[in-house]
Amino acid sequence: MSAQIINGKDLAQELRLEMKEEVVKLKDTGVNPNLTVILVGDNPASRSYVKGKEKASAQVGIQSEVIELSSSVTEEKLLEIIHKLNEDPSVHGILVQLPLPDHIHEQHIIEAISPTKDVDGFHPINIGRMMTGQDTFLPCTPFGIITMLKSKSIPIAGKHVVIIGRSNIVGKPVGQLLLNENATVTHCHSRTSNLKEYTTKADILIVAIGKPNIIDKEYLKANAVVIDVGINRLDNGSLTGDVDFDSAASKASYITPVPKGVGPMTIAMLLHNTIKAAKGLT
Ligand SMILES: NC(=O)C1=CN([C@@H]2O[C@H](COP(=O)(O)OP(=O)(O)OC[C@H]3O[C@@H](n4cnc5c(N)ncnc54)[C@H](OP(=O)(O)O)[C@@H]3O)[C@@H](O)[C@H]2O)C=CC1
Ligand SMILES: Nc1nc(=O)c2c([nH]1)NC[C@@H]1CN(c3ccc(C(=O)N[C@@H](CCC(=O)O)C(=O)O)cc3)C=[N+]21
Repeated sequence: MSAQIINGKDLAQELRLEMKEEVVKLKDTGVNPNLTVILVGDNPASRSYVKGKEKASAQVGIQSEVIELSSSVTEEKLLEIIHKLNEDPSVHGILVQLPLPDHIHEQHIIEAISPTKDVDGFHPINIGRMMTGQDTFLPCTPFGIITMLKSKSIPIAGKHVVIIGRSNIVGKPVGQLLLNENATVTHCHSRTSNLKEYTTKADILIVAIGKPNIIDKEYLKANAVVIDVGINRLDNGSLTGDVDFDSAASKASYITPVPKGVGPMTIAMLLHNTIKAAKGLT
């Protein structure tokens, strides 16, 4: 194995210690940062992420509330709850855990959250601000990825970044943020023909597909930086990424593991955005 591992768990821990001090100062000014998470239904993966968010919030002194709703809740009722939270001055950040049940329109829900409390950075106003390079809440996973690259002083400007995935929460925004950092960006997806033709030209390869271990060293240029966003739970209960770690690590210069990679950074960036919201900076 030749690659250096970028440990997101350790970096997230460092960031939480810094944020903890910031929260102490905020509390001295009478502001108690609050993150309210809405969890609809009882998807075990969602429940586990929400637990992770609660634990991390507690570590930095952010108050977190979880509103649990049955999977049969109506869209109307969910919108009503969001409107109340928008009006509540003690709530700084609102996160509705995705995915939602099929009878609820995800986009209606995302657009109902006040852009000033949208700590996921999913509201179209905040996406527009990100696209035009304005200060805003950056989507947590892309923001976490950029922070990991910067933590190792990995150059971005002028590099060719290839992203596999074009979802609204990961693939598209991470491409936009890297473009803002002056990378040359290529997006691949399920309709891309001859994927390897693109990935083997990548200086930085970001994989956000959701299929276990499908990207191995055959997809890489020598010494590429590999960021594995995938979170896949195997039948034996263990977690694995979209990248075959051992194979890719033998050829890459840097690689992120799963677990302990991008996941913990996503949560750290959520806390960062909550503090920003509590300061009233957007
Ligand atoms: N670490 C973290 O913090 C987070 C991790 N995740 C994880 O990241 C992964 C991706 O999540 P998300 O973006 O929401 O997923 P989506 O399912 O929304 O998107 C997956 C993307 O991968 C593309 N794709 C699927 N199969 C292939 C293939 N064989 N070859 C090339 N492209 C393919 C799809 O293409 P098309 O558009 O054509 O369908 C789509 O653009 C999941 O494992 C998820 O659990 C997600 C969020 C945060
Ligand atoms: N509105 C919304 N915002 C999100 O940010 C959001 C979402 N919905 N829906 C689901 C995805 C997924 N996601 C993860 C966050 C942390 C880990 C994480 O911390 N993972 C740990 C492992 C945790 C475990 O062991 O289960 C790790 O990779 O080391 C993973 C995945 C946020 N998402």
